Amino acid sequence: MIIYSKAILPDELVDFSKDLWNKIFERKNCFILGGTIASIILLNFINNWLKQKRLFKKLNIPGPSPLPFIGNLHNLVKQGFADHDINIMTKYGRTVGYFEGSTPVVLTTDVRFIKNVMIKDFNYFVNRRIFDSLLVEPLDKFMTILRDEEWKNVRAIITTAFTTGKLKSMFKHIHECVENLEEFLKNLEEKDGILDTKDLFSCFTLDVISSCCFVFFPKLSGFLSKKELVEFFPIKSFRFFEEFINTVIHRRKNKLELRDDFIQNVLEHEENGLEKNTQETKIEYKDEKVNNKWNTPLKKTLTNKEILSQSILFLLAGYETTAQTLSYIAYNLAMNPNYQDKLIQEVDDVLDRHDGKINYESISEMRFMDNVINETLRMFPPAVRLDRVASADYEYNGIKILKDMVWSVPIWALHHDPEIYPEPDIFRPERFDDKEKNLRESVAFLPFGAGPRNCVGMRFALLEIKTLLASVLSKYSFEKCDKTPEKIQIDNSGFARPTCPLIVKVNLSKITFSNFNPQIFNTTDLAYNPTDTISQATFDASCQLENSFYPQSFKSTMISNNNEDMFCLKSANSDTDYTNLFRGLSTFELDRLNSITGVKAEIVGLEDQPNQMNEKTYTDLSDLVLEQQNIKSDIQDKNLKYPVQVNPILTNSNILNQQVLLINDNSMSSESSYATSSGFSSMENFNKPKAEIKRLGTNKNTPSQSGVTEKPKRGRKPTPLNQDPNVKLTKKQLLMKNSEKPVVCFGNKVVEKNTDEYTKRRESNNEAVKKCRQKLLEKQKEREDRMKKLQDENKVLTNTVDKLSQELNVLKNIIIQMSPDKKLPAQITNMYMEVEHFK
Ligand code: HEM
Repeated sequence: MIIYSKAILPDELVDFSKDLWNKIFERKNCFILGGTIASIILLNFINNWLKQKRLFKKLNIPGPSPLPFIGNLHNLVKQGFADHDINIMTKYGRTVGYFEGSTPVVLTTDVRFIKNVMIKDFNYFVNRRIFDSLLVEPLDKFMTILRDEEWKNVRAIITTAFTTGKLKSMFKHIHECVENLEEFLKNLEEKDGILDTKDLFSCFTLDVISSCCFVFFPKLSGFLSKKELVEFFPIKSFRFFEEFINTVIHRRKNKLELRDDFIQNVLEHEENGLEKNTQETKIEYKDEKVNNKWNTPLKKTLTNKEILSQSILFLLAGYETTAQTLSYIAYNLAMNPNYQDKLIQEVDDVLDRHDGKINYESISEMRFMDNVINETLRMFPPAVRLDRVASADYEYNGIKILKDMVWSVPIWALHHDPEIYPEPDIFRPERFDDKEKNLRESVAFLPFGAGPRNCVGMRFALLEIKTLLASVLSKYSFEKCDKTPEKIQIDNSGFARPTCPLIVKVNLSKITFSNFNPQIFNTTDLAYNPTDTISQATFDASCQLENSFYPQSFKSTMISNNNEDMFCLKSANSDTDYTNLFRGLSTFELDRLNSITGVKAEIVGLEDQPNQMNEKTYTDLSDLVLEQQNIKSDIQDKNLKYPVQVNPILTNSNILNQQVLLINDNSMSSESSYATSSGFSSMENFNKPKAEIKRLGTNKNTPSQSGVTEKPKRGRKPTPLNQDPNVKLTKKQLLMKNSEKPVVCFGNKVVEKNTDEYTKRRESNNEAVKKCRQKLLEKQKEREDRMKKLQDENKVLTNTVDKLSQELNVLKNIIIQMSPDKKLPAQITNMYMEVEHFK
């Protein structure tokens, strides 16, 4: 064709046609090439997909069929880790294979398989899965993602910072942070004790971890949030910590400061050398196949960069996990008051044995607390999954795991497996009693992982949780409130975060409930000094009152017994004799009674002057105290047998709570005077000394509870002993019961009457009451002053408004005069109406 064209066409035309043909030919080539590549990719992709589909069959692992590109990710995204794992295990069995994109993952809840991989054959599974996004400074040196030799070195050194001795030395920092918490709790008074648990516990855990890592930084959480650094530690906060920690390391290395904390421990390790390593730091690797490269000796030191990375890691790993666990514990206790009672009882008993001291030793004795924590971690493990990567081909029971394959334990699914934990959604701490626990494999409970790569901060976290719980529960308790969610759902983050805030109410009544709960009392113990207005005993009485029965309506009478200085409230309900039920109840308890039962108890005149009702409402405890003192002098002056006195219920429970707090700040507790239900049948009995009477409760002699609605229990309330024959009397209760001499209970102490200690404690109580009274009067005065100031300001404002409105009237008239239709324009009318409305 070219020859032909040469003969008949001009040269330019021939060149042009040549070009055209070449171009067409080139493009054709491109198409062919492109098509070939696409076919190869497609074939490769189909091949891979078919391989994927066949992979788990080959390895003898059941599982769902993967989709091209995404594998089975769509299910994971749609359902979230927790539900996905439960669903997939229910459908395919205890060991399942599935694909996250093109990555094959083996999931298992087979406890034997778990034990083999994580403990016995750990050397095949040393490393975790690493995502590329984590390979930036300082994240790339986090112990969680270090591999093989490098991990082994860092772990061996870090472990030395968490030995028992080191934990004991760090305890004081934890305790310091617990004390700081008190302030936060005090602020809760304004919110009626309503607490978003995350607020409280995340501040606490951040302060603890920073304090134990590098420096005591009270309110670090507040500081960071002000500087906008807390948002899941963005890179700018890493920089902040980098500079900060580097300074700390420099100061420590140059001996400019010394402190019992993590950084100090790591640096000391460096100085002391490896010979001081404890048994705990030794990690043994037996298998030669994967072990030879590890025979080099351990490194002695960590670089500054490594220390920095671990410090930041600790903040991340120890902050949210622990705070979240504490939130769930508070939630579980609020929802299960019977278990909370049991725990409070344990805390009180143990602290009693340790002179009220919260320390490493006393906390280690709180075994039921361990159960509560474990059961919470079972129900809500902060890490929903953990994983390992196989470093060589591995086989267990006919199941094959290939080198580099991800092997994972769905912790949430494991902890909610009904075959291992029947009724898994129910909070039942007894599951962790030795008897039940020994029936399970240890790896059936994995909140902190297992084996040599388990959570290095586990003991630290548990110590922190226990210290906080012991401290809070020795004074307060958690309660359910309107905002407490009935059921908890977790989000899809993989960290078991609740979808709604865990809000509970903190019972701020700081009066400590003594375990004094004897079956039998001496009447002399009922002697109740009126100056000890709110006493331990009366509080106990109201607790018991809640525990037993309530009259649907009653009037109670307060009498004073001349000889005994005894105050008593008597029910005026003629059908049932509640005479002794209200003995020793202060107005505080009556107020509580009112809030619980809706029954407004009154204290009215006595039989001999039945109509003399002199009702009065107190808003301040100090008024009541003074009033009662007057009664006492009245009794003495007039030698009245039954003085007429009226002490109706205090109306402002908030004020009362504050007052109760004040009293207890002075460690006030008073003699025990107990309400009784069946010991006395008539008033005359009050004069009988040492009559044996039964405690208020639900024993056989107690009137029936019919017609009484069960009220939610309060934290500090005891389980009535005579309701449960299995409950053993505590040491103190036995002491009280068996004592031949009259004894009284001051808070947690049993003291013999008329001894020096008795006199001293009574005096200190009275002193405390006086102080409290003084403080209350001061507060009252402050309130009055503030009120007066407000009233004055109000007056000035009213005058100004009056003046302005007069001026406005004048203006209005002028405008009307000036307007052609002698009317106010609509705009001004509106303005005028607004001002009138404001007036
Ligand atoms: C309730 C609190 C905590 C929970 C539930 C928790 C849970 C876990 C879990 C499940 C693992 C993975 C274990 C495995 O793969 O076998 C882990 C690892 C780790 N945790 Fe914790 N943790 C908590 C508190 C802490 C604290 C307070 C610290 C630091 C002070 C910490 C530091 C670490 C570190 C460094 C690792 C990686 C260990 C390694 O790779 O060798 N954790 N944690």
